[in-house]
Amino acid sequence: MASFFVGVPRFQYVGPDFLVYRANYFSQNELQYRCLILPQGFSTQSLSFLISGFTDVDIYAQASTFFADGYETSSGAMAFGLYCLAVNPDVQAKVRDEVDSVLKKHDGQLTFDAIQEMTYLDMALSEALRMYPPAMAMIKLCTKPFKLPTPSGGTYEVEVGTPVVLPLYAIHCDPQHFPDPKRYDPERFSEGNKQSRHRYSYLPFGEGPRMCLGAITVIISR
Ligand code: HEM
Repeated sequence: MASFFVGVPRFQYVGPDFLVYRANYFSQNELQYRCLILPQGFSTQSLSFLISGFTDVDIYAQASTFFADGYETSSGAMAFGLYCLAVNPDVQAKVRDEVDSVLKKHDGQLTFDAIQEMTYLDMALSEALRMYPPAMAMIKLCTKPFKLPTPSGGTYEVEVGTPVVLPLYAIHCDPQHFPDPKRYDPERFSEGNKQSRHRYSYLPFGEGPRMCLGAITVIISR
């Protein structure tokens, strides 16, 4: 991954300068640095332990992937979420009523607990992520031999080293899982409907050990 980002001209240009700038900045403002990235109680010693073994390239590859993975996806999700509400005024009114009544109960404070209670908002945005998943597909590399069941009842042997594309958008639009898939319908994400579907029929954040690291942040902030 690091070599990939080094190969991207823009990051190659910005990356090293950025690291030098941050390194100088942090040595003068160590306290601020620790507050930004480390939980309370971490010492400078544990900081050097954390970063030992990583090269500059490793660090800026991680920083740039956070930027690339977190920025465009979130802005796309927000844009399409708002679009869905704009063209479905009935859903928009229901979302607004829910937000108003939950905020009233929480003295107008948009806290974590208040957001947890906005279940219809969650359904409305989940449906927008179904119809317009910012990551349209994921590409994985097969690391163990696998027999993939085929629709005709046979199996297809996937060999180690084979790139495998998981077409998220196509899965989200499969009428077998989501009847009338082009229709925007937040009710698809009621607790009952969610439970009755295949676990992997809805994957806007991927699944498994490489699942989106920002998923929880996104769910809270929406
Ligand atoms: C609506 C917003 C977002 C969507 C739809 C989204 C979607 C995804 C998807 C589909 C993947 C691939 C998962 C896989 O391969 O199994 C992914 C990976 C990732 N996402 Fe997000 N993402 C979003 C926001 C964010 C944010 C805000 C951050 C950072 C704060 C972030 C950080 C990452 C990282 C670091 C990975 C790579 C994880 C790994 O390879 O181990 N994402 N995201």
